[in-house]
Amino acid sequence: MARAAGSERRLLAVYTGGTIGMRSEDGVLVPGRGLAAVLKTLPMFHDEAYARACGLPEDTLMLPPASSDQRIIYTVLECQPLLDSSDMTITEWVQIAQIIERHYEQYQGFVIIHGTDTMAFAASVLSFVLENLRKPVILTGAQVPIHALWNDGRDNLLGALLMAGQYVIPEVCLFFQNQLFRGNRATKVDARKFAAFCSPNLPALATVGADITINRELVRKVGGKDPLAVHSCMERDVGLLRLYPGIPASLVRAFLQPPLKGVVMETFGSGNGPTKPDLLQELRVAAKRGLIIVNCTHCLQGAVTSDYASGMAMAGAGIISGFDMTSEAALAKLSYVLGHAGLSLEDRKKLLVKDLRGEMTLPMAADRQSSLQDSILGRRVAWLLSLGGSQVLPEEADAVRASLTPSLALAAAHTGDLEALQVLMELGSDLSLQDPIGQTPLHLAARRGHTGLVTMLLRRGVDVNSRDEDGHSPLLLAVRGRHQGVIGLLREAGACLSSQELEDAGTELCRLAFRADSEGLQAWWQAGADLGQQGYDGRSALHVAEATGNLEVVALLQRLGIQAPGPEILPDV
Ligand SMILES: NC(=O)C[C@H](N)C(=O)O
Repeated sequence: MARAAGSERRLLAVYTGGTIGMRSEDGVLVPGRGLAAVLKTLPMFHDEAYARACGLPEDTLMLPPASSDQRIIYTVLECQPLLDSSDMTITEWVQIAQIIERHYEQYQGFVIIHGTDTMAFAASVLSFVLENLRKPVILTGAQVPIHALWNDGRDNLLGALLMAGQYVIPEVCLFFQNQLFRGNRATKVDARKFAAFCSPNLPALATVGADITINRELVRKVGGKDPLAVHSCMERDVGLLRLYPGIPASLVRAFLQPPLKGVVMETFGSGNGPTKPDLLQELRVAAKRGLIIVNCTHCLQGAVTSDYASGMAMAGAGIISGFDMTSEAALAKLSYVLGHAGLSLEDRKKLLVKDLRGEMTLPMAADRQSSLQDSILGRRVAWLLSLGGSQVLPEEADAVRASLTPSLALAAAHTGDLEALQVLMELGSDLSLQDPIGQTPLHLAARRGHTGLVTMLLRRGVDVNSRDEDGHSPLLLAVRGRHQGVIGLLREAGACLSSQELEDAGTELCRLAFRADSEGLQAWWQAGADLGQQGYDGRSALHVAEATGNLEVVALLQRLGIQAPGPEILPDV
């Protein structure tokens, strides 16, 4: 029987060990060889008759048809030695990446069969080691060996093969119990249940039930034409330190000693830690020595924020926010960033606060996504309004317009839809009406950085200094969004920050200095803020920039005329 080449998808399954293939020896489970031979005896994993008719080589397996026009053919590559994943390290994960690199052109996708205990670490490391990935790499495994009558290995492996064979999801993923997670977002949460993993800060990329649902908008898009790059030089001298109440400074000091180059510090809640001066001093000394410390919350869900003084104390001690990264992802990212040759400490810190492989949600990203959807909606409703009027009684049309146009003006301002706003202006819409939290179209356009819209609204004479329920002006929102063009337009039209906004700026400026956010600081300066203003703890942006060694920021502040700070004020003992 001939095979139509176009209807085949070829996969490589790399078997590294783990419970899925384990056998019992002396009452304990140990990795077991010959997984491919086991799979060959299971009809759900191998269509023996069809494979023979096609003349497939002995080491090649073929799934029964998943759809009428497609066949998934796969080869199992068994690693030597097979390991319980508790014995896996960066070295083995880099070797897996190198196997993928060697076979990259031959196969359309890769499945990594791995133990579950360190699978989230493995997936995180692979996501950073493999750059410009255009094919799926899916890790899977099991809580119960595949030979057992009641096991999860069969469903997991079959699901991973089907996902890798049927969909182009160009990411390192983890498939477990009917869910496909982004690998560097997943974490193991149960030692026994089949639902062993979850992805606390990002929904699953795909869910398998009677139907397969792919969350397309979450799947990373591949841009450019750069070939696959494998970053084998991962730094091994990285560590993970979990804070606990009362942790002694001496223990922290002992942990942070060389040769350690980077640490993921698991802190309380939204990134908080003890504010004991001796402990902060240890962190500060280590950070000054060039040790990179990334702050991750030990909570399963949520992100590091700068809401608390105890969190800001961590930041002031030179610790970088890991936002909503899992500790596994943060450790892998540290290892990747430190492994890059020829980067300065500053460059490494900048890379760490960037989203490199979809491993973290930056505060503005969520906003951007929803604006796209809103834009389509806004346009359609505006179009309906302008046409629909002719099919209803004129009085009714006017009443409908009068009730809908204010919210449509707000929607148009939010999405930056100039055309829609133009239509609404022609319909006589009031462009100063506020939304439930008191924001006007100018607030929304300024917040989003829509210069064209801001120009249009200012020409219509809207109030440039209107305040929302929180007392925020359009200028403040433009500053927070770092929209220099909009800030310029608003200032020209006479906008200024209120005394409350100016008073609150100090702590915000310190935060920006800590994050080496020169753009953010410049935005405040452009809006007329005093960059020498002190934060809640009496320190100024320059204090913070000096303490964290953010030299670019120090230079910027000095260029803008900010004086060198006096001695740093430490919290009282
Ligand atoms: N379920 C498993 O795979 C656990 C095993 N100890 C491993 O990680 O290799």
